[in-house]
Amino acid sequence: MTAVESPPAPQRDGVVRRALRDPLAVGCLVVLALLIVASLAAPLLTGYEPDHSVMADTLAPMSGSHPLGGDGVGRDVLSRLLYGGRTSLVGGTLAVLVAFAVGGPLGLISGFYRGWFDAVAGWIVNVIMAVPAIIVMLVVMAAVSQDLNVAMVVLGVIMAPMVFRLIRASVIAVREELYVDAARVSGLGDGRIMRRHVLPVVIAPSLIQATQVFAVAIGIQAGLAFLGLGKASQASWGAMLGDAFTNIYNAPALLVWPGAAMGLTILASSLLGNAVRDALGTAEPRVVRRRKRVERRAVAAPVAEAPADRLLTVAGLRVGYPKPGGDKTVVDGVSLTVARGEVLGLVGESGSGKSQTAFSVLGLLPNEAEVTADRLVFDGKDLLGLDLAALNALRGRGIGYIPQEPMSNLDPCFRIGSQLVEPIAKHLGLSRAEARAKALELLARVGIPDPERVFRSYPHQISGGMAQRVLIAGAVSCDPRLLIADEPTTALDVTVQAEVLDLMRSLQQEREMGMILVTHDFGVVADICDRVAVMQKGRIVETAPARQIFAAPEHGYTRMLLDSTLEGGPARGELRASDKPLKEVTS
Ligand SMILES: Nc1ncnc2c1ncn2[C@@H]1O[C@H](COP(=O)(O)OP(=O)(O)OP(=O)(O)O)[C@@H](O)[C@H]1O
Repeated sequence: MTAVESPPAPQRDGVVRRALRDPLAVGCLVVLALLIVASLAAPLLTGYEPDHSVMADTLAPMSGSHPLGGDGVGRDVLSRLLYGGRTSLVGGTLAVLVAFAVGGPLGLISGFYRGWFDAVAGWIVNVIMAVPAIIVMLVVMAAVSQDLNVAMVVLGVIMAPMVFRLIRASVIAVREELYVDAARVSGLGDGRIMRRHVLPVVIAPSLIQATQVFAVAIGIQAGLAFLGLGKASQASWGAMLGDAFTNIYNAPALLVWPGAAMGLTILASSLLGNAVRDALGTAEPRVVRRRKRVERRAVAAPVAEAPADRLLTVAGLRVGYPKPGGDKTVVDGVSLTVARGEVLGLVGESGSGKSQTAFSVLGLLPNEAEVTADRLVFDGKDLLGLDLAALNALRGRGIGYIPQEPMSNLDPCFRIGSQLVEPIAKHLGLSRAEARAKALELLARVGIPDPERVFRSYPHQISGGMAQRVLIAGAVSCDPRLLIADEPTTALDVTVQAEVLDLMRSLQQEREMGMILVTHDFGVVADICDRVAVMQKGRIVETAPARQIFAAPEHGYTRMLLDSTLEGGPARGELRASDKPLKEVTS
């Protein structure tokens, strides 16, 4: 077993501290802080009201009483600059808040749930984006209110689609990650998954977007004021620019102050956003990987009595995907059973429908999947009749899941310990301290030599074999009655594979769990399975005890699979679609 490397400084700690180590970020913060303080302290820094006009001070030069001079109608330039800062900063902030208040939740819900909500939200967003923003704002200012802040609220609504699209895209990306599926399988609800796995990914791009919206808002507000819109009493940098242009030949310096203030504000906020994003360590939303997701639509037949030791009954399971040229059926009438304490191997070549079958039981198929079954009964419960909350509860406690790729199933942003503790505390109703003790106990049980250290580690700090042990610990943490393992050793190197299989077998026996082991490896079947169901092209072609499968396979396809994988067998021949069953055997 590979030892755990000594954890380097955890990456998620001290985002603020890391941002503060960046001189550019510090510079931007200082500039923004100075601008904010100066505009707030305007009454202390100047004795003039921003719209107080004295004819004698028209285009007055810089002096002790007017440090930046007077403007074209005799108002104090410093006073207008300071009070104008308030208008710009408040306006920019308003636009950002409104854009995120409208676009943020819509983007989150649309990206996470898709479906009709996504379609309707997408349509509304397209309509808003088709409307010419500047015309709307001019109309609002002419017909509704001359207040620049009202214009900024309207601008926020107009910019909400940008926020919507960004957040929706980020959520869709992370929603497809395996660790989100893993969190779902561990029984966590949508709220927790959203808070824990989705929001952290959305924050970094949102920060950049916020600074962009802020900058655009300040620019547009200045443009409106420059055109003479806005209340006469409302000092603003845009109005100062307008006045400066009127007097550009007599007093060109008047352009410098509002121009510099606007430029500095926009530059500092944009650069600060970049610095914070870099400190968060996520320049882009994390990698997008398509993956099967939860949803089911099914019509269930009445549940009939099953033998007392029967843990799982699947009958007539069909999974199809709508395609332009007609539905693609990937699971076609699969029936299987698992008894308590029994290990059923689900074997077949790649693409035969093994994972789709397993995910149907877990309720982890994409929204577009069309799933029907005559029966899907787990421990006396009709899975097809369960709502999402009941399914979540069942997935945590009743059915555990061990995935194929351990690393992708752990959220890189969280320590191993916290990823184990949360489902344990939730499902077993334990305090965090009790859940922690249980998680450490489990880490020791799955053969991790230094549980405390792994508990504190991030996924990138442990090896693949260790990550798979962690996931096995997670899968059995709430004492499930059924364990579904989808090619649990495929991503591991050969030496670790045997250890992980041994571990799974001993845990299965110790806890008398039923198990479905999805694999294409007959070596794994021989090691661990009691019974085997062989799948070909979405159908089960043979089900028999493992010994019988090896000693006397009845189906031509099973023999071909065995020939192609067993040592000393003949060279692998091509698998033909037309291979007819010699005899179909069902359990
Ligand atoms: N979202 C989807 N849309 C359309 N077809 C899909 C989708 N997901 C899976 N399939 C198809 O379903 C079939 C069965 O896939 P499945 O993953 O169950 O195979 P498998 O036997 O587990 O293979 P492997 O061992 O490679 O994982 C494949 O042909 C696959 O292309």
